[in-house]
Amino acid sequence: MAERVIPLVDERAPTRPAAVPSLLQTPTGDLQDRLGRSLRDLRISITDRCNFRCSYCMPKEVFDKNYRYLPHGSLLSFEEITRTARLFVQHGVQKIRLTGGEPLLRKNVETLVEQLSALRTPGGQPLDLTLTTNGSLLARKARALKDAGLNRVTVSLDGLDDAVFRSMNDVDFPVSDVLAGIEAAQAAGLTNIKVNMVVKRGTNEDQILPMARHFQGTGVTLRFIEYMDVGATNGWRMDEVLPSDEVIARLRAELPLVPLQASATGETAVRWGYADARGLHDPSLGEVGVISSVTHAFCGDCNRARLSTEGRLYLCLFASEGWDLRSLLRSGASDAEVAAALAPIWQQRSDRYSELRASLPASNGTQRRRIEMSYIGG
Ligand SMILES: Nc1nc2c(ncn2[C@@H]2O[C@H](COP(=O)(O)OP(=O)(O)OP(=O)(O)O)[C@@H](O)[C@H]2O)c(=O)[nH]1
Ligand SMILES: C[S@@+](CC[C@H](N)C(=O)[O-])C[C@H]1O[C@@H](n2cnc3c(N)ncnc32)[C@H](O)[C@@H]1O
Ligand code: SF4
Ligand code: SF4
Repeated sequence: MAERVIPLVDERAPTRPAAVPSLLQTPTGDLQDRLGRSLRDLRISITDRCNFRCSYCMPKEVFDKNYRYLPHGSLLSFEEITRTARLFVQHGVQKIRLTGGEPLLRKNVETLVEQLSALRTPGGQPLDLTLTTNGSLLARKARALKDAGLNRVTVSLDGLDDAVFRSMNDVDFPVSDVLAGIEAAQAAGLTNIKVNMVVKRGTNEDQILPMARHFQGTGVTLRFIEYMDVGATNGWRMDEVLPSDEVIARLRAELPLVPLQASATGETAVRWGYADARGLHDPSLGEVGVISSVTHAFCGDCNRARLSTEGRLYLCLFASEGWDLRSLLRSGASDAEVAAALAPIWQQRSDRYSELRASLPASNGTQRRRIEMSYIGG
């Protein structure tokens, strides 16, 4: 039976602060870590379960019927998630993404969306509330999610060819159902829809151009993600990474693209716009993006914190240790105490794994504990 990698609580993390430290007197709003990066984005994994078995994330051989998922009681409740999110918002978070595992598998997920959509920044602004999904349940749920207050959605889709897609999700799920989910999201009025495609050399690289052509001019932004060495189960190899520069070169050989400015600090994707005959970006044709965590790390302005399904706080996708917020939440600590405990965690942060990857010793599975993406949230 595969053993779940459960990180230990970082011993520096208080389960309950002995006294509310002076940080409470620090105005909330803009926390900076040791590299001067603000806290803006909270990604919340709401389930470690999934109905797909993408080989780069939850390979079938490991995530089989004997795999021990988290028991229900260890998951943060919707109230705990919303409370934690509210305190993060007080500390500067402006964007919340629900993820997993497959977030639409969590029962009554729209109730959580409703609770989170009621949160406001200290300046009174609504949050950028979004969700990443494999799309399998989206056709059924898009309307309820929109009605609950979801702003936008990102759908993962690794190819248009049915055989390629079925083999990548490894549960024989048809591409037509995911496309129907995307259409349902558009019809429900979700805006700024994005499609994320993980590119694996030798597996779905022939899907790059068909995917680009399919989504060009539809209002859906397609992003190509480099296959990452996240977790310990996907058997990652550098020779299966197709560098984003190559993706862009292949696209530009067929479709006119011009570079676009970043639209926000800390953005993961580098943006390219489809050009018109004059070589200028034609907004009606839309854009594509590349997320190059392996070949062009973007840790420099990384503003993302991650809350795992059972309430551990991670400061990097590749962190090996998390902070046990659930115990703190369940200890009877007041909001002020929890908020005061969060601040120094972010302020002490110096993670920048992707930037350091090249200089780290090659992973042989023993040097570094690695957390699975389905647990920490993608
Ligand atoms: N290395 C690394 N990869 C990340 C990070 N955040 C996201 N990714 C990768 O980028 C993919 C896309 O993430 P998204 O959540 O769609 O990106 P985003 O920029 O937060 O989303 P938008 O706000 O919609 O642009 C993820 O599935 C990961 O593979 C990060 O902090 N570090
Ligand atoms: C872990 S999934 C969770 C949400 C949902 N199940 C989905 O697939 O959209 C979030 C994102 O992580 C990406 N991902 C998972 N493993 C990855 C890897 N090894 N390298 C790059 N991206 C990965 C997926 O493609 C997906 O877009
Ligand atoms: S990438 Fe998403 S859909 Fe694929 S196995 Fe991971 S959690 Fe499931
Ligand atoms: S590797 Fe860590 S620090 Fe770098 S961008 Fe990703 S989450 Fe942020």
